[in-house]
Amino acid sequence: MTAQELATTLQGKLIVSCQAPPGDPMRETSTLVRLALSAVAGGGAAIRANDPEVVAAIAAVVDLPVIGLWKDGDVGVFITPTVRHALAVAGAGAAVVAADATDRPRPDGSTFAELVEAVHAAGALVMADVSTLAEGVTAAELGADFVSTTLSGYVPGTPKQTGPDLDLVAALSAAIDVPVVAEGRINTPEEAAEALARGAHSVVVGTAITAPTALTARFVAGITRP
Ligand SMILES: CC(=O)N[C@H](C=O)[C@@H](O)[C@H](O)[C@H](O)COP(=O)(O)O
Repeated sequence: MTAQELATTLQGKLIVSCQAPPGDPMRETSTLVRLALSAVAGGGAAIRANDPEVVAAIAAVVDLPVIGLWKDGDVGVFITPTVRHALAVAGAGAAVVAADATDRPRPDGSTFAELVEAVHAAGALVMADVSTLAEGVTAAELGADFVSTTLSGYVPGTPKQTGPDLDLVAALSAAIDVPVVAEGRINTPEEAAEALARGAHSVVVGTAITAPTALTARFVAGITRP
């Protein structure tokens, strides 16, 4: 699928992130496949998933594009940090490889440009996960097919917010021609619609749909008196 074809497919649509953190009871491949099937049944347009094994299992049974990544570790650049990780995700059947495109050093000393080149050569597209406007502009210049606000709030120096970074969505949408994906802390359908209204091409929602542990904790906190 070309970048243009996929952009047309995803325009104004919901991408459901089916992930579970380390140690979570939901972190099991067949469980994550069930989450993806639920996302399909509910009308999702694409699935975002972590780990080549999970990507392959979802791609085998879900007739939607899979945006794959491979989280390795939890400090610095850990979302698809190297070309090796990216090619494993592409090889698992992801239509799009999502990777950290922040301006931090990658653990193998490679560049985001090298990752883009390798993924394109493997026949897949690239989603750049960024935390700032400048990173998104650079990622687009380096050939990313989509730019996502995934990492705003998770990189030192970026604003910590309880909701999505809609200002970044708007700024990126005005600055680049590459489709901008709103991702991170979209908690309600209204916030998803607002992100589209602020210029997002499509939206990714994870926790609010697919994370019962975090959602339970949110309710528990809500009824617990200080
Ligand atoms: C920062 C980071 O590691 N984000 C990850 C990226 O794949 C996922 O853990 C998020 O769940 C995903 O971005 C969707 O966001 P939210 O779950 O807030 O809707």
